[in-house]
Amino acid sequence: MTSGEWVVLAGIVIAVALGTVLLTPISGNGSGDNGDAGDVRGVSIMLDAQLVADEHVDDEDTSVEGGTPNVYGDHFSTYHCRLNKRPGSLPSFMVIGVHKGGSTALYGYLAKHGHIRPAKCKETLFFESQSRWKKGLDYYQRLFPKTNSTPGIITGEGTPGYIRRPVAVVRISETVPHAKFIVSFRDPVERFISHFVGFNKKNRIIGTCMGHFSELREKLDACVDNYKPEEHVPILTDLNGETAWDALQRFADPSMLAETLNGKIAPSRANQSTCNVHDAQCKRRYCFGIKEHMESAIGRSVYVDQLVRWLRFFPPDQILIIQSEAMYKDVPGTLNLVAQFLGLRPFTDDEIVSFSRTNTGSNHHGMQLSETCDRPTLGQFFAPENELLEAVVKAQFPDAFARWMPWQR
Ligand SMILES: Nc1ncnc2c1ncn2[C@@H]1O[C@H](COP(=O)(O)OS(=O)(=O)O)[C@@H](OP(=O)(O)O)[C@H]1O
Repeated sequence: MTSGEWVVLAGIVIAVALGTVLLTPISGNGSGDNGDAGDVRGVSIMLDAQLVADEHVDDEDTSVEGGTPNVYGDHFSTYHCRLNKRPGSLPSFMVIGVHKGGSTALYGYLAKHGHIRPAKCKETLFFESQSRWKKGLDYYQRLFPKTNSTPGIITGEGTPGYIRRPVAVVRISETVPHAKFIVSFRDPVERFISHFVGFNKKNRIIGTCMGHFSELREKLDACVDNYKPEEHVPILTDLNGETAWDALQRFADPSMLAETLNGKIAPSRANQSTCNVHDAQCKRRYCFGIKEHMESAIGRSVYVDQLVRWLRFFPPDQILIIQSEAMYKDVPGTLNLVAQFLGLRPFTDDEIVSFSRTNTGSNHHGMQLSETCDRPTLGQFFAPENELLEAVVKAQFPDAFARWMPWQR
């Protein structure tokens, strides 16, 4: 090749390279849903710079909500997510719920384990919050320490909204398909009361406990009464158009469905995508699949639909359910079970002693406030869903349920 030809060739190579740099779309967070102006590299870099300027960046975590530090000197904040300078490892585990089920305490206890490095914040909200999700995977990983260079050391987070938010399970299954998930189910009545007291104190719920309950029940009843099969459109679009009811019937493992639901759902309904108008149970499933009811103080205590949605995306072996009350009664015993599930050694005596200095996330129940709640009435309301849940976890719920460990079969 002559020197002139070399110059022409070099010019072409440079032009192609420049064009690639300027026009290559950023896969960014891999979500496929940030089709905005940030898709062109130059603009995206600008957005990143803004993003960094908006966030606190440090390697020295100054937050102290995690109580006393663990062996690494780690503190974590519950909500305040400071960023590390560099991306860390993806989480190996997540505490996914339930809201008011003791998730703060559980995450705090786990953070004391010598083989666990906590995230910058317990609740990253990454998979459930559109604005956080849009920040991308690099942002998410900067909330975690780098653990994959040290064998046996893992990290994780704890966002209790994940279990009930369909979008979260879909995104998590795409991002960390091999992670393990821990959920603590609290007696639905006690969860409701804790929710009411906490939100009432923050003026997010005004009025009495039973006043609020009646209001939510009336709205749910109206949904059930007004059910029209012809209007039964897919609600949970994240589930490819499946409703919670559809999902319940297409349980992850068909043999498990037949066995666990044990006649509670008539075979004739197997392929039914709409409810018979006389079938209150079916209509209730449908209504709890609608965001308004799913997110309400009663909806958050309805665990069966939440669990079944997760089981559509993850094998049971990746999920450990404990009962909050069982954890409160025996914290070391329960946490050792969680350690076993995560493939870690048991907690040492020193680590267990440090549990007592962990924030439990209590709202310090005002006696008067919780006394306005009528437990028998609430218990009756949650009974149908508890019964369905019993069929799935094969134990009386909440009375004789302590844990569900399908991974130990
Ligand atoms: N060890 C122990 N014993 C008894 N109760 C305990 C314990 N650890 C956590 N808790 C109770 O769990 C409730 C807070 O749950 P969460 O941390 O999941 O709340 S949140 O969803 O993060 O807001 C909150 O419940 P309420 O006090 O009823 O509001 C905590 O008191």
